[in-house]
Amino acid sequence: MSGSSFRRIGVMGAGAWGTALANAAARAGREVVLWGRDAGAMADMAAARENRADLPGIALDPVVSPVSDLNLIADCDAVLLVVPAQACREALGHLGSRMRAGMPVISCAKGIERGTRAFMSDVIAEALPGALPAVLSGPSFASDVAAGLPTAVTLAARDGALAKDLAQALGSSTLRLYHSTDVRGAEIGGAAKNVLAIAAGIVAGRKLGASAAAALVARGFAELMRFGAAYGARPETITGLSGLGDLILTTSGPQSRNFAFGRALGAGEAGAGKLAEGAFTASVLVEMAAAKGVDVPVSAAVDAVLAGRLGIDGAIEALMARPQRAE
Ligand SMILES: NC(=O)C1=CN([C@@H]2O[C@H](COP(=O)(O)OP(=O)(O)OC[C@H]3O[C@@H](n4cnc5c(N)ncnc54)[C@H](OP(=O)(O)O)[C@@H]3O)[C@@H](O)[C@H]2O)C=CC1
Ligand SMILES: O=C(CO)COP(=O)(O)O
Repeated sequence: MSGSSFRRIGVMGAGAWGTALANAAARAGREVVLWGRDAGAMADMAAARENRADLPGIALDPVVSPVSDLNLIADCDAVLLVVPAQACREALGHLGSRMRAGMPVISCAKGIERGTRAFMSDVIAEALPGALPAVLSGPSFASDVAAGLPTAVTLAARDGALAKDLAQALGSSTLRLYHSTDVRGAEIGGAAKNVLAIAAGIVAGRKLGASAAAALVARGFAELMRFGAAYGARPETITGLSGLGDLILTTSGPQSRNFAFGRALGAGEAGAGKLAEGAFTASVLVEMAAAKGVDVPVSAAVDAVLAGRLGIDGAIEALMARPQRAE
């Protein structure tokens, strides 16, 4: 299949990222079906030609069709899966037997499933055994992509030709996709950086200073490298867009919802109530690191704070009091 064979793209999940990717796929010349589970909200979106709740002020491209009928997704040539990580299995379950074998299903969610410790490509393989799992991940805020600002991300599939074709089908003059066969590496970066972005937000909210913020990013990246190596990621993926690239983006400021969530925690304020995937991933990532004997002190501190085992000041003290070691 060449890039142009993916004539019709289905997007499952009509939140901020799903809507932005629908517009991006339209810009790449595809027909797009944007599916959301709330029939009323999808009818409103179709009438207003805008996702007023999640991406206000951005017009839906004319070729994007907002729908609430999953049969219309099953008819597509490839599907972007853009619901929160903990909801992916359930959402795919509804697609189930309607889907044809050999359909590429591209995870755009950034997280690890709690309980099962499954990465998103494994969730796709388990929920839809006939599908071809792929991953799209990298530094890309929905509002930037939707506004057509220049963005570059990674698209990984086990079959290199498929990754290349999908990258060609979805890429445009404003969204550049690098193809890769390192599915695991691409999904690890996106999941782990969210936990580290919460830590960066806590540092900002607690006003610990720019030096602490830089140390956090560098030591956070060291633990991302260790975790990635233990779970089979290639080093060049972790140092690429979906690893270091996304870590830099989301530890830089409150445009990241994970950073904003952490900053509110650090400042002792209530959060904005938006999705912060790192809050769901922290505990399972720490469990998985422990299972492989990998040291992830920053993520462990975030998990301990979120679970109420440590206060923020206690977590900072514990990080600073760790035994001295070689860098
Ligand atoms: N926003 C961004 O900039 C980026 C986000 N991502 C990732 O994309 C994923 C989605 O994020 P985003 O779109 O921003 O989140 P939003 O909170 O904006 O939207 C999530 C959407 O998923 C829907 N949803 C939730 N649970 C289910 C379910 N069980 N079945 C069907 N639909 C469901 C919600 O529907 P409802 O409103 O009915 O609850 C909502 O439309 C996350 O993993 C995030 O990390 C990745 C890159 C960039
Ligand atoms: O993953 C993202 C950008 O690459 C979005 O980050 P947040 O979910 O923290 O806003």
